[in-house]
Amino acid sequence: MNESIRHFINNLKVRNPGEPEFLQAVTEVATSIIPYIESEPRYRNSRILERIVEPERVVMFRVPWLDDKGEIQVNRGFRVQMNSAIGPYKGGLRFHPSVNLGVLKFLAFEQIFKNSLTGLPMGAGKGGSDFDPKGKSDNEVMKFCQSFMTELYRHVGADTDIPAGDIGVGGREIGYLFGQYKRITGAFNGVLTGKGNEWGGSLIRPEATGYGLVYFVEEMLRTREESLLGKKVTISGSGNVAQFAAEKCIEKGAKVLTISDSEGFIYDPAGIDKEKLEYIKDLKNNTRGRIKKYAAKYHCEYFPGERPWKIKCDIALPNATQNELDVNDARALVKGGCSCVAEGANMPCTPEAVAVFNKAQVFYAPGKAANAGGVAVSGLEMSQNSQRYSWTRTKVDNKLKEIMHEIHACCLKYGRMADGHVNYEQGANISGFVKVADAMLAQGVV
Ligand SMILES: NC(=O)C1=CN([C@@H]2O[C@H](COP(=O)(O)OP(=O)(O)OC[C@H]3O[C@@H](n4cnc5c(N)ncnc54)[C@H](OP(=O)(O)O)[C@@H]3O)[C@@H](O)[C@H]2O)C=CC1
Ligand SMILES: O=C(O)CCC(=O)C(=O)O
Repeated sequence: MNESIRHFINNLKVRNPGEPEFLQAVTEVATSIIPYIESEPRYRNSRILERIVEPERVVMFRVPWLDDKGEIQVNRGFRVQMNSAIGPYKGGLRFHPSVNLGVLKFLAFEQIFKNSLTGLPMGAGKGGSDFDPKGKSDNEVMKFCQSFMTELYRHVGADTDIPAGDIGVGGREIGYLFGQYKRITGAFNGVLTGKGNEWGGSLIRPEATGYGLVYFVEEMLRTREESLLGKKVTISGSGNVAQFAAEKCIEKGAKVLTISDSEGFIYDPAGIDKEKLEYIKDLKNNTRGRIKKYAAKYHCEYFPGERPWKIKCDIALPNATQNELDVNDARALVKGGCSCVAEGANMPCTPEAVAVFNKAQVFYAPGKAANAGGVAVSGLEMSQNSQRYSWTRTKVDNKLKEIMHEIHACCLKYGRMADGHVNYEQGANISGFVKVADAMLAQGVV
């Protein structure tokens, strides 16, 4: 680490105590950006990096609600409005007990680069609550969402800040949030994305993060004249991203061996096929059960309390949460012959794990590039809402493929190393940075 990077990170630590995920995300970006900034005095002199790590605004609020027993519950709500240089704040809402300000700042920071990479005019934000939808009735989730929006509505808007889903926030939650927004403001507009198709949503938005991830993997494989056909894939998570990543892998002729939730993973050596995937979708989206039920139904192994990275594979797709793949997992994957790791989740691989992949010259795609398809189609949902029009499934899917192709090209442009190896992390960071930094320069000291 050079002296400027060390100095920058030390300052950051002093200014952001108790926020390890935020420090981790910024350190990763700063390490590749600072040498670039040092060669571009206009960015250095205008202190773009020092500005970009400070949220433009953070809102924190009380969320009181009544549970089914009539008792009062109190949660904490947040919206981090990180950067609006290239468009209105845009990014998901996370409902999970682990949510705190540091986690949301890390996610909002990642969103700056990701949204820039999509090529669409979207700034960056992220929000959420420590509310846990797991184990709550539909009525309780609705009560919570209504209370959350009763404060959030003041801070969001179709042209200012457009939230969407993330962990714990899917179609059901977006519906309740939208209903309450409309009730308070009287406005039917594109204030949220991930809406239902009948009320302003875009076709392919639910699929977009998982599909986009697989399109990105295809782009990487193509540089080695390979395809997904016959490849063995391990996946973590069983939520929105994991389900549609699995669906696209199966469609492309790959064999999906694992899927997980926060309690453990299942290993199905025969492969998860379309019918088994439908079972998973029903289990997770409708009955909201645990993944171990899959093992009982399809007679395969279940590993309680473990993550799937010890299973031999060609491609690994971490699709659950941050820091779910550590250095030992990375070593096990490399030893097992894995040659491609692409992040469906945000920052699922620890920095030490990434170092192992880079050393072994395994393809490694950071989330800000590989999972950008979700927010990209959210951007397309905003365009359709502005036009008051709905595009066909094929049109949105083709646009998604085009965007993932372009993001891959940006990574090649800025990430090609002297030995020919592509460092996708560096490529994504620099490419995402340049557009935002130029916009900030043009807009003066704001
Ligand atoms: N939805 C989207 O469009 C996008 C999502 N992402 C990222 O993808 C990841 C998954 O999001 P999404 O699929 O939407 O979320 P979901 O809530 O739909 O699914 C999350 C999955 O991850 C598991 N999980 C959550 N927390 C943990 C944990 N601490 N340890 C182990 N497993 C965990 C959940 O298990 P359980 O049910 O047991 O909690 C569940 O299987 C997140 O990192 C998110 O930020 C990135 C881009 C866009
Ligand atoms: O669709 C969106 O606005 C946000 C998706 C998201 O939260 C993410 O990209 O991490």
